Amino acid sequence: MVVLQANRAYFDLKMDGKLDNPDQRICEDVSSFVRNTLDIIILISSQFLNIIGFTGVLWSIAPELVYILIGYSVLGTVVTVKGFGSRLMRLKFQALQREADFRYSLVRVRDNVESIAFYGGENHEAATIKKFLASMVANFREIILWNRHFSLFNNVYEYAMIIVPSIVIAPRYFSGEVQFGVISQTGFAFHRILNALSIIVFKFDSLSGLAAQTERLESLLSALDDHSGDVRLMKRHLGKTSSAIGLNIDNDGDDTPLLNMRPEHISSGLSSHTMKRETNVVNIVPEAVPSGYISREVGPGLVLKDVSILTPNLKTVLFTDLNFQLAPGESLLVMGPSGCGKSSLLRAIAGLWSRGSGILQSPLRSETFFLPQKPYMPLGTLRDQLLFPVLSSNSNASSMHSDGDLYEALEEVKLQELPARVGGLGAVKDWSDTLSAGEQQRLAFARLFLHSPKVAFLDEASSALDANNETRLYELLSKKLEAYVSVGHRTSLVKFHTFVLEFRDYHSWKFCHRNEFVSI
Ligand SMILES: Nc1ncnc2c1ncn2[C@@H]1O[C@H](COP(=O)(O)OP(=O)(O)OP(=O)(O)O)[C@@H](O)[C@H]1O
Repeated sequence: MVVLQANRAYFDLKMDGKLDNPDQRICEDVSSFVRNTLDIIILISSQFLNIIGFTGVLWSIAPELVYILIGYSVLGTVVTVKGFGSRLMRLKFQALQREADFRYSLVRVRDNVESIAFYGGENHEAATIKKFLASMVANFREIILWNRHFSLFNNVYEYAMIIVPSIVIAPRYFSGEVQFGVISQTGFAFHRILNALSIIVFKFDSLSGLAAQTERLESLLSALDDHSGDVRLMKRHLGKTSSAIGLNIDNDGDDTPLLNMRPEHISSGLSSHTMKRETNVVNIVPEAVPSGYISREVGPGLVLKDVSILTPNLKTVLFTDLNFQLAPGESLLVMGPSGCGKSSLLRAIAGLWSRGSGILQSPLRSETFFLPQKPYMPLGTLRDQLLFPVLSSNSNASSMHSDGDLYEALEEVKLQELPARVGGLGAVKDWSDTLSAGEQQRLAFARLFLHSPKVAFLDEASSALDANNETRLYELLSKKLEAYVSVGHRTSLVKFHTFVLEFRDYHSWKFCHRNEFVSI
């Protein structure tokens, strides 16, 4: 849950791409870690009691056996740790990683069956899965091989000592010093203590598994720590910027804005950066990659002052010194060639991405709504799809939107027949598979109309729609919403927006009124 909620760590971990399979670490590694840790704690406690109980007995019969036991178990532990330790731990770590990769490759096929079938990519996918399987099996083979070596050592270690107590006690028995029963008593105590002192040798299999799980969980936690360190760094950076312009920082990193601005600061925050509402053509090649963060402010409109944005790998500047402002009631269409950074701009506005420089003023996150190109269809009912991200079980959801509202929203996007087709608003389906791409986009528009935010951000949200549907939805959008920013490629969208921001070649952009827009 922390991964999902804290400062959207799930998004950053995925964008970083440094941590493999966090899902497996959370689901399986955590449960095995807890189970194995409990087993080991119980075992250590019982062996500790054995040591206390039997050392006294053995010491009273033959103290030299206690010395032999200590020396022998130290030797066994050193050989186990040095000879087998790091290798078996690495193999077990790899086993967890490769098993997770293999499972993920199967899940990817399940999630993309249609695309794979259209491409006829079965052989390619089968070969990829086989590769993952082969690497998992190869690792298991190596584990078996090393386990065989270790079992051999383990047996030798255990049985080499079997007659030692008898050898030490036998002369005393034959000289009448001790009775026969003392021999078996000595042997019993000796082996109980040997088991207890050699816990690392005898339980090495579980311990090496536990070490591998611990290492995987530790790297997950340190990735989360790094992430929160980055967030703190960003806050500190934003703190400096904000105090310079008189802002009040209050960031819990979630649904609230990064900076909370007191109303009296809203207009003053950017007063030193007066914007000119005029056609802007900027073509700058940056001399150095900006290494800081974009400063964020809350305001009624959308204002960008000298904003530069980096790609997630921090290696490339997508654009520099982007300046424009939208007052409430104005809308913007962002156009430009693929890969120029249009979605990255929306990510920055949404607060999902902050690496770059400049100042970005936008409304409160709770007043905005984002529509990605591929709508997210959560698991659940048709009602859940419409209300997302509000939980339909939430009592506020039903008081805010009656079933009548939901039917009306569906009618607006021309999906009025959908409930009857799928079995009502309570029907549960795999919606990404059940609905066409265009239907999913229309459903996302219905979701947007139901939430009726002040500002909407649409990233090619109508790309799968025919021209008629797209026109209808944009007409509705312009009537229902105060402001919106769309990313799109079709010039037919220009008429629904007040301004156009057009990215051209590398680092070049143009901001103009729609009447001045000339497509190149
Ligand atoms: N995780 C990442 N690591 C490195 N580079 C990335 C990452 N994500 C995106 N990029 C790069 O950032 C650039 C901008 O991506 P973005 O998605 O903003 O482009 P776009 O203009 O929206 O493209 P399109 O019109 O094709 O959707 C692209 O060149 C892309 O390859």
